[in-house]
Amino acid sequence: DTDAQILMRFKGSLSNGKALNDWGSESSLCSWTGLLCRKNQTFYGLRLEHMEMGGKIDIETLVELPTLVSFSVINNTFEGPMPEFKKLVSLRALFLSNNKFSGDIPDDAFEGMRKLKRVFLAENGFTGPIPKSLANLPRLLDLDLRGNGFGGNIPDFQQQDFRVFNLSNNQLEGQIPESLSNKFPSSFAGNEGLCGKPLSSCKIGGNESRSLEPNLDKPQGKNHRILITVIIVVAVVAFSSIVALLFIQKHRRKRFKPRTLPTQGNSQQSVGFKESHSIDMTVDLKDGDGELNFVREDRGGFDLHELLSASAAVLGSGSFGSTYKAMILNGPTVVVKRFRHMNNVGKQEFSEHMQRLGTLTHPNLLPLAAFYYRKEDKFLVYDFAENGSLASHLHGRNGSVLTWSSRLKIIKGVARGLAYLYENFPGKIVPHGHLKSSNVVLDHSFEPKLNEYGLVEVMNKSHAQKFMAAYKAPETSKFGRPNVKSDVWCLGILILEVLTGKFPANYLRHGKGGNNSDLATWVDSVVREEWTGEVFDKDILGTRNGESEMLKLLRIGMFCCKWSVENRWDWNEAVAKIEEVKENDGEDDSSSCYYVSEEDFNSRTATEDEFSFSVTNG
Ligand SMILES: Nc1ncnc2c1ncn2[C@@H]1O[C@H](COP(=O)(O)OP(=O)(O)OP(=O)(O)O)[C@@H](O)[C@H]1O
Repeated sequence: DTDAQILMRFKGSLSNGKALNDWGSESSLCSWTGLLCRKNQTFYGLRLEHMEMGGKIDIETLVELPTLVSFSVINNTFEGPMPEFKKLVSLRALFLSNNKFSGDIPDDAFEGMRKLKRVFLAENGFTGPIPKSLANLPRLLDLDLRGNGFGGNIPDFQQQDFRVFNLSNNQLEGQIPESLSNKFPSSFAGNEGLCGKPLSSCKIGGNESRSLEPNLDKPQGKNHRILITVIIVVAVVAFSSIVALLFIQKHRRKRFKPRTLPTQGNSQQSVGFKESHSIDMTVDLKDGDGELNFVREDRGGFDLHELLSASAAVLGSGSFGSTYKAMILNGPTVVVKRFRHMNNVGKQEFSEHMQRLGTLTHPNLLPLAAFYYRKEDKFLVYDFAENGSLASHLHGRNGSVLTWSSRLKIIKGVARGLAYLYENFPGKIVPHGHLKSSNVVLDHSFEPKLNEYGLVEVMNKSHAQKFMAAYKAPETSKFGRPNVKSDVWCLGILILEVLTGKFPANYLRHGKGGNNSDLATWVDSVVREEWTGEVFDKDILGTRNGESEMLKLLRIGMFCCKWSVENRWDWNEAVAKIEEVKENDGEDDSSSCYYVSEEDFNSRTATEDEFSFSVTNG
């Protein structure tokens, strides 16, 4: 039989298979509902999820599909004992969660499934011990048995290094095996009889000893004392090893230590990684909208399941939601940014907008790879940038120092990326809309990439007004909306931030009756009243032969931050001037500092002609 005939036979044993009505209508299997195909159109899996389907899972028929490696019937109404999946020896992923399967699973149920990596049996009615054959699967990475009635002791999973692991809400008991003591306590929650690391220690002696391994005899008298001594010695050794391990880990991960940026309004922005188990997103797949939509051809190779169960680290929580770094097994490392404030936009409009963003390609734009849409919850998937954000380098305490030359390279890249956006979105008021240092990320060679561009249109207006960078330009408080030069304002603030090392949010305007200040006003006042040297970040201040070019860039920043929109430069003027800035002024002067005459620095009111100011050596 052909694969098509075999699949039709398989369908015949299902009840309520209405969702599969299109099976058999098309000659290409890959267009049938629920069939997973590779790029070369070879069939590799069945994903029959949320279809209110039941009946028999006919394993004898599935055996005839040699290319089947992934099988999912998540969220259906299948019941009875677990079918004999071990006959599908090539299976790599098995998803049976959220059904009504029940009964004990034989100990050898997974025997011989040497390729099996992912087992999801959560939220069923399985009982009895966890089958020992699971612990013998050499490649098992994900195991989710939560929400069943599994009982007895947990087998020793010595061969596995789990990525997803969850045994919560069962009836397991006894000591947690040492091999699992490094898991999160939440993986074992809701099993009253369990004890040992990472839960509370097991009580010994008296009636409490029931929480130890049940077959551990209770010795009396002398034997008892010997046993207690042995346990204490083992515990002390184990404790010291764990402390030593933690100490080593702490030092190895020093650079991933969470950091906190200065506050912006009431919100804290964190930089650096916090450890996490998997992406904490409650994606309700019942909607049928559970598709990950790729927006460019050169990205892909993973699906929503793989993304959500990838091992993940929280990068931070911005004004729109959390951002995760996700390391997909046998796939790329990506960044998932969740947006909670795009409720007013319909699916069609949203998809079209994302497809449009997906066509943008420039070395200084972070490519959008995919999006996920549900009415009240959306997320975007971007490439991961190895060197984190510009903000973390400027303000984090990770000890990194950006030289003048790398800062200039970054500003030039930002300007080019912004120019590309202005050119490709000619009708848009603010082509970027959220340009700020945490939205400039740096790749492996510190090439800057703009992030979170082109999102103003799909954002709720009230949220945009409150949080998006373009709305912080002065014209917004006057006219209630940004102007075509508002992105230039953001570019100017970014330039001043890069040169001064100061965090702009600490210099925010406070509107009516407030102190009416911003970073540009501060720079202006320092330059006017004091001494230019004070304005630059101390890490670049002494740069040999760079000061006059640094001053040039400072001046450009000030022109981009003109309060009056008429006096503010256009994006193309700003970009052209930035391109002219050199790393080095070419003069071989050994002095480490330059002073600029005060009148050169009337920049808030200066005209463009005054741009070529003189630099006098101290
Ligand atoms: N693609 C990426 N590669 C590496 N780091 C990233 C990437 N995207 C975001 N980050 C970093 O993750 C952290 C959290 O980002 P997030 O976008 O949630 O917050 P934010 O940029 O501070 O605020 P906002 O939500 O207003 O944009 C920031 O330090 C950001 O620079």
